[in-house]
Amino acid sequence: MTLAVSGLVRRFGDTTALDGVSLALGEGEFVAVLGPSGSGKSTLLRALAGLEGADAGEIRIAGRDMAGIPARERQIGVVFQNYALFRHMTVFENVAFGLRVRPRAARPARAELARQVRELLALVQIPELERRYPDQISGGQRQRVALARALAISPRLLLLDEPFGALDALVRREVRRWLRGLHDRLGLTTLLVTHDQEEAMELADRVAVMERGRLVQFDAPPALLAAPASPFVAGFIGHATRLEGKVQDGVLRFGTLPLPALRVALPDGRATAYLRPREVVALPGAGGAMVQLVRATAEGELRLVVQASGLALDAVLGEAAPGWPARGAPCRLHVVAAQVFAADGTRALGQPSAPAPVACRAGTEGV
Ligand SMILES: Nc1ncnc2c1ncn2[C@@H]1O[C@H](COP(=O)(O)OP(=O)(O)OP(=O)(O)O)[C@@H](O)[C@H]1O
Repeated sequence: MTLAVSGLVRRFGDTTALDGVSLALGEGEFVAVLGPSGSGKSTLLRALAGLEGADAGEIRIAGRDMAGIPARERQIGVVFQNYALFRHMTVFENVAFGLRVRPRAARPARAELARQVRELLALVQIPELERRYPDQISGGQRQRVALARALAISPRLLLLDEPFGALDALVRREVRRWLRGLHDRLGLTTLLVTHDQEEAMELADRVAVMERGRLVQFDAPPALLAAPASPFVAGFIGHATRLEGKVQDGVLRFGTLPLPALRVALPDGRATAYLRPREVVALPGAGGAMVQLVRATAEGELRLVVQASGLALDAVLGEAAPGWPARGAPCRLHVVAAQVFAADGTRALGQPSAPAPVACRAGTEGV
């Protein structure tokens, strides 16, 4: 089922929650809407679901204009962060509710309803839980019940608003991979609202980045990283550090910061560079910087925070050496690449003049 939104505007008093949002989803696509708090993600999803009106713009689902079509007639499955399961109803009854709210003509008779509920519970892999109440099952299982209930109306379009918010990191990862598989298997079109970059980048075919009510970039994850459309996207995606510099004769320098100059195809003048943690490599030895913190990531890699001219920079380890890295140890920095924006917003890739040392992928053993 295709979804096409054009020029959607939603105001709340002085706040413009949606400021002319246009986007189109193809059949079977999985799209994540990513943005900071208050950027309009939930408002967009609620408008699509028919739970929120719009001041201007158009929403088309499978080519049909949704103006004036109430939520229950849109054939959209919706799952919110808090799942909103009915606590006094069993898992079976919660899912059956999804079938009972269907328009009268599509409502199944009793025996058929029970069959369909069991089929849905099997689909979300919790057939054994039908007699339990929501507070007798885990968060991940509640999430599956909410999804089964949303799928009960046989939606072709699924809208998910921070559906993994209440789950711990491990369960969250497992449930989201499973959800992506389900999306593919059922041939759904899915729009997922999240503020979790990792989630968006891992799950989605394309990511819609929102900033203050506007859709600022809509691209596949690799394109967002390789060609951010604006300084905001460059800073937001990949937790980049923002540094001011000056370009002269195609060379970007960072003033007193102990960072090597970068070659960049931009005109002379001020420029802003965005450096992701993986793009700054720390090597042992005097070089104007110092290791402030050594930490291990959940994936078992080491990450550093280095101090350079009063600035704290995220970096990766460039070399494994005895006693290195240690807190307080001197180090020198190498930059692998950086997204650089001129004052007029033109973007170019900053690259080192000397070849980059390969970032050491040493694990945490032996530290
Ligand atoms: N019912 C409402 N009344 C007034 N203002 C609202 C209402 N709903 C949303 N807003 C405002 O609209 C803006 C966008 O809100 P929205 O909930 O869509 O953001 P969001 O990106 O989903 O944020 P979060 O990640 O924090 O959930 C915010 O400034 C918010 O305060």
